[in-house]
Amino acid sequence: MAMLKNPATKYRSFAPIGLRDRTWPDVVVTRPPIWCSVDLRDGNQALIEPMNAARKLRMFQMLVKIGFKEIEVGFPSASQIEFDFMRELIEGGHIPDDVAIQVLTPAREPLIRRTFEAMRGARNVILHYYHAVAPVMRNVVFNMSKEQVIAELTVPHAQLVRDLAAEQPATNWTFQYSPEMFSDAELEFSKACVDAVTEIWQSSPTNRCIINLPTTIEHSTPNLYADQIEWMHRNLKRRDGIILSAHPHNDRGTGVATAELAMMAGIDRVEGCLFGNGERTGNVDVVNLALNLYSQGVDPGLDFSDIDSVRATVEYCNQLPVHPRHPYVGDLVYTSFSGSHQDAIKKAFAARKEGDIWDMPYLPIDPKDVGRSYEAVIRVNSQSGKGGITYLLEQEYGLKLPRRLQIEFSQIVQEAMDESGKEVSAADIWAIFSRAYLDAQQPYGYVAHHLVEDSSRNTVELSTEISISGERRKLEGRGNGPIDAFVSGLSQLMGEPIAIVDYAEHAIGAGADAAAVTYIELKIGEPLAGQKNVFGVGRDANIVTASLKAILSGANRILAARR
Ligand SMILES: CC(=O)SCCNC(=O)CCNC(=O)[C@H](O)C(C)(C)COP(=O)(O)OP(=O)(O)OC[C@H]1O[C@@H](n2cnc3c(N)ncnc32)[C@H](O)[C@@H]1OP(=O)(O)O
Ligand SMILES: CC(C)C(=O)C(=O)O
Repeated sequence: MAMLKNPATKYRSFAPIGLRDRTWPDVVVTRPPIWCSVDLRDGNQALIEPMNAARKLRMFQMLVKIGFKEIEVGFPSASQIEFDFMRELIEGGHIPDDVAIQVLTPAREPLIRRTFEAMRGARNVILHYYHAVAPVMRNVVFNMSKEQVIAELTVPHAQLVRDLAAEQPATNWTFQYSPEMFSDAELEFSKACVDAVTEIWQSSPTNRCIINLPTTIEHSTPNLYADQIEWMHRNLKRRDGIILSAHPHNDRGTGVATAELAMMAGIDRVEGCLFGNGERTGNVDVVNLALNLYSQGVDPGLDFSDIDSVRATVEYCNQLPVHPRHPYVGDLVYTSFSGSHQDAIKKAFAARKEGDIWDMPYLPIDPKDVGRSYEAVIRVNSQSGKGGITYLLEQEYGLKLPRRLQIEFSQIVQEAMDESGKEVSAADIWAIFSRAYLDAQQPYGYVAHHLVEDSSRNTVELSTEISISGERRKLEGRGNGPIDAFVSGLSQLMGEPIAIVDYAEHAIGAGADAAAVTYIELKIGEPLAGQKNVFGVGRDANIVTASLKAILSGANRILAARR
């Protein structure tokens, strides 16, 4: 078997519904939908190993903490384990008063009765029943005409739901109906089923029911679903007595787009799972949806301030990993490896002022808002440039390298990465930097200095003790400052002219740990004009000592390069 040369012999394209006067493309969503988590039902039914009671309870408690007010907790008629979990939730007092639990049942009388049994004593319940409406299910599974589906599945079970609820008046019941495979069915037929249900339930603004329109299998582009939703939104009877809900799956990888366009087209409520767990390629990812809204300035009403702990709980309960590139949560999603991205992020962070609108290249939201740190934002490998390398040195070690030193040092790091082929950490970069600059104290090493200032002549006399390959030696020099005086002494020792091209210094650390770091760009040799600029770096509690070490570091590096 192989892919077909002409797939049209096996697959057909979806047909547009031809809604000419659609309004959804211009809608801007300014408020969140009502959220319903289906992690404990659609998510759970898709797991290799469904959750045990402990994992279910942990998931339920986390969903409550995040802020879900509607949680589909299971399919009580499926098994004794499911039934018992409902009883534990209700009898164990785990359900806050402002949370409604939702339970799913097929349109089958014994299963509906069992579902009501499981809900005895609950305060707020969404009783959700479904049957499929798509032609393939009518023809192949039910073997029923449209009329039979309505007469044998839709109507009697809507009546049964209504009647059984009346037997438990202490519970606040909300009824929900899903024409399963709605997106694959004829719109007129779905409408006929829904209208029959809302008539039986007498839906009205004071007695609203939920009509949930699933893309049970995602077969088309999201715009088509949006057209279907807008059509239903406009044509359903008793629309003001209906909370219109979407239940998108993700077979084509467009579950999030489907949900977003559906919200533009008239959807009031969305059902989905955390990080997109669920049948096959999953239900729509509610974290992704919620944070997409957040990134547009809309409070989603769900709290993902500690997104990593949400992920840890989801991975524990589902026993499935979340991909490192998963939107908003993956290990790598706030990380840039490539040089030009790193450079832009570094500059935008430097330009950003507290209170500014977030306008950060390559970062759709501030990682801090979801409990992530900037540490992982920039990571360095062979695709990186000086921006990322120097960002890490500055963030982690406080070094602010002058621009030409950034260029020089990034070549040294590149060589190290070309050799290893691996990512380098901030600690690796620091080690490379220390080896290349701070530890470059051979053959000339700093030992001590004594400085005498002659203010009447604006000059200084500097007496420095250095070691040359382990042997002590005194250098004397005079100049208009300590650097000038030291360069004059060193130049005599080396028998070559030395020119200081650039100088920069800053403090790092604070209090007793404070130190000065000095960067000196110099040339050594005859004639000076033809020599290459090289940097030396010195660090010391004393700023003059840091400068002298920087000059020696530069001289040693030049001598090493000549070997
Ligand atoms: C899109 C969705 O995710 S819908 C939710 C699906 N979730 C689940 O199925 C998980 C829980 N399910 C279960 O535990 C079981 O399937 C049960 C308890 C519901 C039913 O088990 P069984 O009675 O053994 O039936 P089975 O699982 O084989 O389902 C097929 C039967 O249900 C019927 N059926 C399928 N869907 C529906 C429906 N929505 N309404 C009514 N009947 C339906 C089929 O026609 C078939 O009937 P038949 O046995 O007369 O041919
Ligand atoms: C029962 C319905 C809502 C469902 O899970 C689906 O169609 O995917």
